[in-house]
Amino acid sequence: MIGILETLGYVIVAGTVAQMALGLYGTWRRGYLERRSFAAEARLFERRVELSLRHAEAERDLAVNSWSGFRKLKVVRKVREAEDVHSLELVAHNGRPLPRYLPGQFLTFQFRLPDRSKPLVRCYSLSDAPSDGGRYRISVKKVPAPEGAACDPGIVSGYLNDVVREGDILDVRGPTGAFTGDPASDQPIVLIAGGIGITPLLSMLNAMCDGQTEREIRLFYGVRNRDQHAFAEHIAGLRRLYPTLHVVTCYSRPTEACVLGRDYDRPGRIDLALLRDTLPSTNYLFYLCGPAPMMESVAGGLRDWGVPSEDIRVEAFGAATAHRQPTERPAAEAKPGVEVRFDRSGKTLNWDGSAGSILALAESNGVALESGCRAGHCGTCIVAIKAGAVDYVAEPAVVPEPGTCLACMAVPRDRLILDA
Ligand SMILES: NC(=O)C1=CN([C@@H]2O[C@H](COP(=O)(O)OP(=O)(O)OC[C@H]3O[C@@H](n4cnc5c(N)ncnc54)[C@H](OP(=O)(O)O)[C@@H]3O)[C@@H](O)[C@H]2O)C=CC1
Repeated sequence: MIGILETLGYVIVAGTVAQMALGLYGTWRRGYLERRSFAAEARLFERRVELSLRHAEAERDLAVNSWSGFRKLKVVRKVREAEDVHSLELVAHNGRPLPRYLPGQFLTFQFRLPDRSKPLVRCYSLSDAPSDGGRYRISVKKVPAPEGAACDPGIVSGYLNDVVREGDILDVRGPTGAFTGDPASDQPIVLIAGGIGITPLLSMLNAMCDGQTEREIRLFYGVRNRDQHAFAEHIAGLRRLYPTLHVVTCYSRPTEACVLGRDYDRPGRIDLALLRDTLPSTNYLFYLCGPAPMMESVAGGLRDWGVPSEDIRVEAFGAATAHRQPTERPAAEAKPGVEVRFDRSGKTLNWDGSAGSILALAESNGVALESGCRAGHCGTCIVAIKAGAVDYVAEPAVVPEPGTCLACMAVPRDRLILDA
């Protein structure tokens, strides 16, 4: 009997001790988890503050140290990234530091080519994260000029890919552009790139990864096939390093050499169905850069899906994209049948909406206007307005002074007289 009572006593004591131990463990574990989540939150907060500070520093640096007009930058490195795509790394020819820029911004170049009477102006996105060393990188795809094109696209991209070498000097305006994001935001972000449109998005991606971001980033990257898949290894490396980065690569024209699951994730183009399949919700900031039809259809689809327009940011490059930005008001909405007088040329033309912009109207009627990027970025086509007013088919990155307009993006609001 005593034996049974003794055993029972041991069992009760053991049970109490075990309960106390469990209780203590529970308290310790709760404290541990709280400390861990507090530490994680503190780390996240620190990173956000750091990213925010870097951004503010870059803005200050740009405001103080950027330059007006063209400055001489030297090509110090030229790297092949894919078929017909080369990256050029640039430093100041005089060895002085270059200001930091905001990821997503672009540079404006002026080229004096031997067989051209006039300089050609082009904009190219910076394709890497800003670095303290003040080295800039652009990545350019050689684009063939469409037949009968009035504006020579392809000439400069061909020149940069085929002719320019390390050691050459280029004329460059300071970084600019509003296709940038808030680096301290923790709102999940979707980057949608078509072909060489990856460049500004890669700059953002690299900057976020440099900042050790824990933000959810989803990159959708559409190219034709492995030969055109620029930065494939670099992005694969980031994908391995950053668990919050999710990448979906689409090949629209895979060749036999392309392996699904190794080189790419999906056959076909990026479309809304893919985005809806992949994204758990619409609660993202969307950044798009690529061929105009892609931006048009994807941005339109996103809006139909319920994404607010202010959460969809697009970057337009060149004549093909500038006039078809998805957020723009169609040019045809500006009243057709308006008279436009190019005063110095002595020509009065009728704008019926088909030309697309004042620059296009001028060019198709033999009025010589200076032009550059044709996307409202570089300011080369600024013309003084003598009478009348204009509207813009999309908000230009360069804001022209009152009394002037950017001919590449402007349409007449009413009867217009230009000093051109
Ligand atoms: N020259 C440069 O360095 C720069 C150029 N750009 C601009 O970027 C654009 C991209 O050029 P590039 O690399 O030649 O592009 P590509 O013609 O190679 O197209 C890239 C991918 O986008 C797909 N695509 C085309 N249309 C659609 C659509 N409607 N919806 C979904 N996907 C689509 C293509 O599919 P498919 O094979 O079926 O056509 C392809 O898979 C150009 O318009 C250019 O103006 C931007 C920055 C710099």
